[in-house]
Amino acid sequence: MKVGYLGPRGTFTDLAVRSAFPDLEGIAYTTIPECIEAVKKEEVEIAVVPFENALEGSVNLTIDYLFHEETVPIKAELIVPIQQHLMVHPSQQKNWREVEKILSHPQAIAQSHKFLYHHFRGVTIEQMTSTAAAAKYISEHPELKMAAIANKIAAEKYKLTIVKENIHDYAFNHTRFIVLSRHNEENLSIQLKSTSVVKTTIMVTIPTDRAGGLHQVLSAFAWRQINLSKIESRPLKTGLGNYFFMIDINQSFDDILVKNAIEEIEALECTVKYLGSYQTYKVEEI
Ligand SMILES: O=C(O)C(=O)C[C@]1(C(=O)O)C=C[C@@H](O)C=C1
Repeated sequence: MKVGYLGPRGTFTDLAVRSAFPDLEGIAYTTIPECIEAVKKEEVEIAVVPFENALEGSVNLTIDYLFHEETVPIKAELIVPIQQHLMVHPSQQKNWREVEKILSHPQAIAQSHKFLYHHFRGVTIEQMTSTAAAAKYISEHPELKMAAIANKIAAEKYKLTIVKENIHDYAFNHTRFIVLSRHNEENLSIQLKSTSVVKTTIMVTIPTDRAGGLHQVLSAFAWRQINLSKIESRPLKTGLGNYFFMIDINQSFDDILVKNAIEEIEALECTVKYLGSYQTYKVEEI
């Protein structure tokens, strides 16, 4: 089996893949849509993509691509601790405070906003396709006065020097990755201990101009005492004010009450896209 991930080697997604699937071949892609498409086209059996960060919130590209383009089933969730470090080429180590540009993935930049504001105000911040892509670029341009925000494995892999550790703005930093596959979860043999939490993710579209529509959807869960862990609106891309709602339910779809709640929502003429019911796993340290 092959696992597609946001590359190159040394991204946080790569670390998530290596923790969960140490024996499988990893295939690096440049963007999240390419990872999702790779499962669709059966180039890989599994793709791992970021879904939500504890500081910055949802990875909108993942949510939107799964809703608007390709609905590939979620088979598991991996929760990974995230530590962002500032790193430079060893030839720039002495003058790292004078760097003229800082490169990283938008999520990593957003997680380090306070640090960048206090220490590098006015310095150009450039978005890259991933944290490791930023580290790789720095390694290939020793003459440039630039730094990358990435993890310590990327620093080791691309032979960069970490000049400031843990620059993310709040200590409790984790990212939720989802495992996408058309295979059954048992056949994926995830090499991590599962937590006791099982989740079900759905995406709901409410008929236009239905007064109290969201209230009715939430009531279907509330009176059955079903715990939701997340609800978020995202644009339907059909005009301002039109949304779909992504809902995480902290219970299995096998639970008859969850099935009944979803049936009730459908009876209200809402459209429900079912993304999956899955085990959650925690990566202790990377
Ligand atoms: O750029 C990387 O290293 C990634 O794996 C992507 C990503 C993300 O999109 O959230 C993954 C985890 C971190 O939150 C920062 C970046």
